[in-house]
Amino acid sequence: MTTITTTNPVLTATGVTMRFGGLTAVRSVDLAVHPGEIVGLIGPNGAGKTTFFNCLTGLYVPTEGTVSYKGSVLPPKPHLVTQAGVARTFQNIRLFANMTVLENVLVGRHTRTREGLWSALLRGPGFKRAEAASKERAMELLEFTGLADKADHLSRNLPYGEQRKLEIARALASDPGLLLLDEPTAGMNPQETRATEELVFAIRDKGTAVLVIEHDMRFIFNLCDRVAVLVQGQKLVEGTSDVVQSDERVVAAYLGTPFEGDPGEAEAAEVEAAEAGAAGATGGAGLTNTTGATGDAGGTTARTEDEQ
Ligand SMILES: Nc1ncnc2c1ncn2[C@@H]1O[C@H](COP(=O)(O)OP(=O)(O)OP(=O)(O)O)[C@@H](O)[C@H]1O
Repeated sequence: MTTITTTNPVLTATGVTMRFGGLTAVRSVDLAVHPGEIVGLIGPNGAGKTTFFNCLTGLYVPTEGTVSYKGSVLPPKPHLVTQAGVARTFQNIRLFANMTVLENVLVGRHTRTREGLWSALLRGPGFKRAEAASKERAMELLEFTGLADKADHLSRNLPYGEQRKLEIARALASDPGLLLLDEPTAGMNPQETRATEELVFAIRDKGTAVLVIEHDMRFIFNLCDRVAVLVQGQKLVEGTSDVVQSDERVVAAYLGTPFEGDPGEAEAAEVEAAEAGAAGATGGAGLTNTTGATGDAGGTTARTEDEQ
């Protein structure tokens, strides 16, 4: 479903440049994300996608350029960016392994709780009310992401695909208006990837715009209203999935040969085969991810969890 809107953007990145010594990892990138949009950011390995995310979320202070959320320039401090309404997940899973699933989500909630240190230490009525409200919200998010029955499990005991879901639940706990996902399906099998696609649609439908980095081109082209392509730190092309897939420069720099037919067809067949219990369809204990793009451009070949 395409839901491109003409409203003011939630995110506006203008002329974002990031240099590391002599290396310009991101060069003068402009990007806007509007309410109700799912926007993809793709490009070969080392193109600058994660560096750009880090500039958006205050982990890096861009060498040049500005990043605004709903019209206000974001301070380059991650906790202030989260507080403003921008949440993210990371390429490598960053959960608190020895905390429960619920506790991990509660950690993500802390930017939305106002109770101070003394209130927390004295455990007064205000603190208890806030704690109960946070817990209720965290449980709602676990229901939403399908993890409610695992609330008391240690996060390290979750299967890989559920750990990735938990990261998303934790990011959603800060009630973001914009969610940034860095390779959310890396290492997933086709069923997990399909479930993640549904989850991202549901997040968008609940009112959170999404900007997503991914090497799985089927996932990107199924999901995104708009896709921006970074190559060597610069935005090469931006447009709908159809426009991007057929752009000769993108094909040459990243995609290899273009898709034939509907990019969802092959994936749907894989999922059906796996669900029918076809031998080998979930290969590698569910940790491999045969991505959609043809050609070998930029990490589009199979990856394993160890590589994340
Ligand atoms: N902190 C840093 N210091 C120096 N160079 C860096 C730093 N972070 C990233 N780079 C370099 O910036 C370039 C862009 O890297 P980045 O990780 O942003 O690419 P990417 O598009 O996210 O790649 P991938 O798809 O492999 O995750 C690379 O050449 C990388 O080595």
